[in-house]
Amino acid sequence: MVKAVVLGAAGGIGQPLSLLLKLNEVITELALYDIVNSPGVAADLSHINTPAKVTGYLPPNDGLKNALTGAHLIVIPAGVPRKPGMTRDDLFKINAGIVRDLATGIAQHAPNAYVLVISNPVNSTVPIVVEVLKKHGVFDPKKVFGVTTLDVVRASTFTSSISGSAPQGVRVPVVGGHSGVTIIPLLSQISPRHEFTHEQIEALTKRIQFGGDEVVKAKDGAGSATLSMAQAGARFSSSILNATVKGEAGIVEPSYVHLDADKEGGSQLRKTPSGVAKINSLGDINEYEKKLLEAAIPELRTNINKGVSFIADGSKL
Ligand SMILES: NC(=O)C1=CN([C@@H]2O[C@H](COP(=O)(O)OP(=O)(O)OC[C@H]3O[C@@H](n4cnc5c(N)ncnc54)[C@H](O)[C@@H]3O)[C@@H](O)[C@H]2O)C=CC1
Ligand SMILES: O=C([O-])CC(=O)C(=O)O
Repeated sequence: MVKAVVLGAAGGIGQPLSLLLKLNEVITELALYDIVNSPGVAADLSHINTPAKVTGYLPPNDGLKNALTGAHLIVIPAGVPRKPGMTRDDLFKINAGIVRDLATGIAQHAPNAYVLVISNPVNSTVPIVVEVLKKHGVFDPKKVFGVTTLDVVRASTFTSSISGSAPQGVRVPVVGGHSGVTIIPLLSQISPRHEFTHEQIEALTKRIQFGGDEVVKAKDGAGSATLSMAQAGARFSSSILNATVKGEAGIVEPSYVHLDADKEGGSQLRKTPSGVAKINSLGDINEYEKKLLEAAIPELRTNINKGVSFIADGSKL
């Protein structure tokens, strides 16, 4: 039995993500939870002829508990998205409480699950999940992930749009967090190797760091990236399942994790059945990338402290 759970399953990300998870044949049970519409989404997906049995839950009648119980993997896209003019940090006011409450449910009903956090601001919502799990004595740093895969996906697409290479074949490590300057593309490590001018590197770096803004602007008040995020979330989920269920070795995915996941530190992950097996080092980064790192650290620290303080300063648990 492999149970996957989507919290926020009726939303712009939640629905296509649930569809893509329903197509993943490793999953045998798919539980969809939201404060609205999740039974309808579940009924719809349940007609697709893949193995996963799909169930939908709303808050009444222990909905969250029933959705979470027995979970192997939990993905969280619950919460409000940005509108033009907002930063991801502006979402903290609403989403911090939502993520805290869902994390509390996870601590109580699925303490051994892999937890994948999509809700923004990721730089702060991941620390919120970590602190809630710690308070309940069930935190395993190898099992909590901030999903930054959309940055990796964008990096491949934007790189190939300049070089003309096939986007599926381009791998770009993107490390750090998930907002603006905390997103650090390591373009010197693109595989296969690409030669770019400094101007191209600067432009590409900016585009990857602020890719989310392009979608927010184009959607013009109707939200942020949903379909590309669903694909990215399903890809990361699939990597976790391939490592932890199928036992595939050597899977490497960038993600935003607690450094205790591997005491040696670094930032690209290598996953095994226990979750994070090793955090790879940043490798040979150049002067430009060192500057990006320097710019990212203070903002990341502020974002992390904000999440940690939110739980420490007496949010109800
Ligand atoms: N990590 C990343 O790369 C990305 C993150 N995001 C973030 O993902 C989040 C969701 O975005 P969208 O799906 O576009 O928003 P949306 O508004 O379309 O969907 C959010 C869903 O969450 C549900 N929800 C609200 N409170 C809930 C609760 N307490 N429990 C369960 N469900 C709850 C809503 O009913 C809604 O169905 C936003 O915070 C957005 O910023 C968006 C794109 C990329
Ligand atoms: O930009 C946003 O608010 C949504 C997001 O995280 C992204 O698209 O990378």
